[in-house]
Amino acid sequence: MRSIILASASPRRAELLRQMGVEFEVRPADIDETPGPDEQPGDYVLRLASEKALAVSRLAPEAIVLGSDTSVVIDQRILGKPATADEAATMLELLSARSHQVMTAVATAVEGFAEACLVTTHVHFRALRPDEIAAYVRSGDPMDKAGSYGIQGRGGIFVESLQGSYSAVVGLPLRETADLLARAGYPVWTTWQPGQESLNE
Ligand SMILES: Cc1cn([C@H]2C[C@H](O)[C@@H](COP(=O)(O)OP(=O)(O)OP(=O)(O)O)O2)c(=O)[nH]c1=O
Repeated sequence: MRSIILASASPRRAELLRQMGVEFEVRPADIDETPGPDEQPGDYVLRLASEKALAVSRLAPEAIVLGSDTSVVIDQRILGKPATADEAATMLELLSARSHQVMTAVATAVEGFAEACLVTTHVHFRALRPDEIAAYVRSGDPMDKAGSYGIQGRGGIFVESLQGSYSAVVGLPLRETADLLARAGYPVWTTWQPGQESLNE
């Protein structure tokens, strides 16, 4: 079978891929993440996931390369990772007591050809107190995360409800990633070994 490369610097994505029992190598992709003028949020994350996968596929055409991108979307506005603590606080104020979408795209690239899929999850935040926002921003957690929160960490206490894929919110939708890998000729379950280490062990 082909080898797997994760084109991502995100430790969450590596952890989720490890959870699936996949053996892989990490090679982050460095691409321009500027949205195009009038680019729709779904199109934007799909394009970025494919570009990340294709950038690394160029250097390793034989491998199956996985790329992914996550954005938080509210009122059709794309919220990426905050550049400053002030920006993180502003994003969290915007998300307070409202619903937003988390859009995650995942792509596989093999021999320079990419296939991608989009997963949209609806998340509702309870009202956030100003002192909570300040403390959360001070913790540093929001800084490397789309929308300035991480559901898998302290940010989980803000989430009232979620409809869709939890793993997609964290950064890599497990079900869709397994489907794409199978389509690329890597059905993950066929690689599982008794006693093989996985996250829950
Ligand atoms: C909403 C949300 C996002 N995130 C993270 C997932 C992604 O790592 C990050 C979104 O930024 P991305 O630009 O999608 O990814 P990245 O820059 O971290 O990594 P790479 O481009 O190399 O793959 O936000 C969480 O960890 N938890 C959450 O609840």
